[in-house]
Amino acid sequence: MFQLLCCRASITAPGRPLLLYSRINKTAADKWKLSRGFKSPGSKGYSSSQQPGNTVSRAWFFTKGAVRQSATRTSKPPGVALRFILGPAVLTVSGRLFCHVAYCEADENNNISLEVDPKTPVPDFKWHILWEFVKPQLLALVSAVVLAFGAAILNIHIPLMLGDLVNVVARFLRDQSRSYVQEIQGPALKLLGLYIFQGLLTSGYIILLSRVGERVAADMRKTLFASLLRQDVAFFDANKTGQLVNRLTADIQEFKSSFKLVISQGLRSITQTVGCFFSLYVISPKLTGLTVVVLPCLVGAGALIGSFLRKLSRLAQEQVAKATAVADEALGNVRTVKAFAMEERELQLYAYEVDKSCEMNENLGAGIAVFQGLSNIALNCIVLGTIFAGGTLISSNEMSPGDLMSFLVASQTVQRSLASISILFGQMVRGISSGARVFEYLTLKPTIPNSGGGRIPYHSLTGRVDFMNISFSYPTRPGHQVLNKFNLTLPPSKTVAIVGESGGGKSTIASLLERFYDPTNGVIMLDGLDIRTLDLSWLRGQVIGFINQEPVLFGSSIMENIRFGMPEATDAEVISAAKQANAHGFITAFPDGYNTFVGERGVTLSGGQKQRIAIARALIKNPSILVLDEATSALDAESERVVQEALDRATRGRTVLIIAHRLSTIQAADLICVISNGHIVEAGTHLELLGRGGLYSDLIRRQRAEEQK
Ligand SMILES: Nc1ncnc2c1ncn2[C@@H]1O[C@H](COP(=O)(O)OP(=O)(O)OP(=O)(O)O)[C@@H](O)[C@H]1O
Repeated sequence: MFQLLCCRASITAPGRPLLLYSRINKTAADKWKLSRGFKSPGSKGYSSSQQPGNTVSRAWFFTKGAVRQSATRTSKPPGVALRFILGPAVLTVSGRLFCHVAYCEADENNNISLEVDPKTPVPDFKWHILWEFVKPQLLALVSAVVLAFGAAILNIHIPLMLGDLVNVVARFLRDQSRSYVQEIQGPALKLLGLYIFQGLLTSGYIILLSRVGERVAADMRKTLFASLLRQDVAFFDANKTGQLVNRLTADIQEFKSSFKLVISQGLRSITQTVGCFFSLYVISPKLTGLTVVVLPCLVGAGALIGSFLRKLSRLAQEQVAKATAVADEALGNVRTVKAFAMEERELQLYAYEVDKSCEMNENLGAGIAVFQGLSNIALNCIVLGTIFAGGTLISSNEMSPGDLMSFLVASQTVQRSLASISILFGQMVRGISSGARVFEYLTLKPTIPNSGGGRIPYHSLTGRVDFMNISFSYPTRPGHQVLNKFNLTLPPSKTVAIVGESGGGKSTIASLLERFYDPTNGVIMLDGLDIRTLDLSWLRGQVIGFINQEPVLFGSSIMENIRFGMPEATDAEVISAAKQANAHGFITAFPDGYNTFVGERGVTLSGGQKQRIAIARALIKNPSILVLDEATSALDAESERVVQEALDRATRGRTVLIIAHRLSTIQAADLICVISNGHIVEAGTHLELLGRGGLYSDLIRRQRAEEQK
């Protein structure tokens, strides 16, 4: 771990959400931002970094406002150290992820230290990965670039040809002996042809580029989604789903827009700026000299105001996203909101965020209006100034009226191109940082590979499982040992139940058997084979059936949900599994039968119905081993009875591991093991354990007492 120590930063609102803003002083990168929390006016502070080899040695930190609700403040008596834990916050430099922040702490002198997790790599923009996505689209991309370049070159000719046209008109006014139409038609038709050709080239490159952009983005989305699905469960413990989804959507969208814009506009703007400047110089070196002085100042001022407005716009967008997140959370958990009668509070929260976003957008609108007004004045003044100076040159015969026309149009083209280059630069930085965030997960290798190379035994399995000397800590909590030299054998076709205190590690045992995690020490054997050597898709897909306390169904039909256990199953197999799971009766009672839509996460079904569909889903693959993680503990007595009946049928002839909370459901198990402090302290049948009068009898006594309360 390295630390960034920020000195003399003061916290203006202790106890309220905290946001650190910082700006690097006199260094290449210009901004740091701790992107977490809300903003409110705060104070400034000076800081220095103590990371060895850090390229940044000095930074300004601005503390603003307050720590999100998810951040925990562990102590804050007055005058004593304040400690804010920000969780997985990130520090970004110039919009790019710099590092992940483990926590942030402030002492009584308001010195703040950020602890940065060095294990989380700072993503880099990897050009070779981009190349892999661009390669299949290379022909279209090169064609688009050629067309865009052609369109830009034609654009440079337009001012000159307009000038020719004006000169023809001026000549006609001086000498009307020839027909006007004869005089004008040649240059006019040439210009019309140029307009049409340029229009065709422009449409062509936009079509090609948008095809390239869309295909690159679609490939990235598919590859990123595949990469995320490949990651092990520990990865999802450490990363928030929302952030992952954001990379799939917003980051790829941002990258795609930047990619298209930078290639099309960038190329066009640079070509046009250079070409038109050359034309300006050829037309009138004197007027060009004047333009060279005035134009960059105006474009510079415009870029400055533009960047301020973009910042305002980004903040306003973030605020809209915050308001959306409040609504999203409330609507997603609408049952809980209603159950606690919190509609009014949610409405207030939403209204607060919406009002803030409204205010910000109003400010942004006013800023844009002022900016547009000022730019109109400036642009018109440039035109006026050019005509004034050009008129003087015309009167002294140094320039023709057509040249003045060409000059005006070419200088406007230069203005537009310069302005778009300044916007493009910001867009490029944003695109690169979005791309880097996407690429970070594309190359991530899971510690437990999903498939590839693992063995699939030829012989049919007996279903014997041995946990041998297992020690385990969760990767996100390495200091907390959940299992400690744990040993257990699940004999073939027998039912073993594990009981113990809440948090004792019962579900962890099931997770290890499913290989959601690998033990820190020890080995799990299936029929004498180390499960780490077996093909994981085969192990999870065909050998182990898993039913847990809160079955999660997908928002599709009952048929599809059961078939999730074995995608190639026929309708008859689905129905047979449903019958075994005691589910056929209630399913056929629905008007749409097996085609009944279960709603998001199965909300339209009762707990017992969901559980029976989950049992059918597990049974359809005919697993040798069945893991039941408190499968009936969330049900009422009647539902429990039907589900238990289904389970009794389902467990026949299989090796079964039951993780039990309610001890009444496991009395018939062949073996009951009591787990405490990460290993088994008692094992035997129900009667044997009762006779021993140890921990199991204690648990039974306590549970009975609780039930009688
Ligand atoms: N994904 C995780 N990351 C970090 N720690 C975890 C994770 N899941 C569980 N734990 C911790 O591991 C310990 C064992 O949890 P486990 O869920 O195995 O207990 P349990 O015996 O099944 O509890 P219960 O009966 O309450 O379900 C607990 O201290 C828990 O906080």
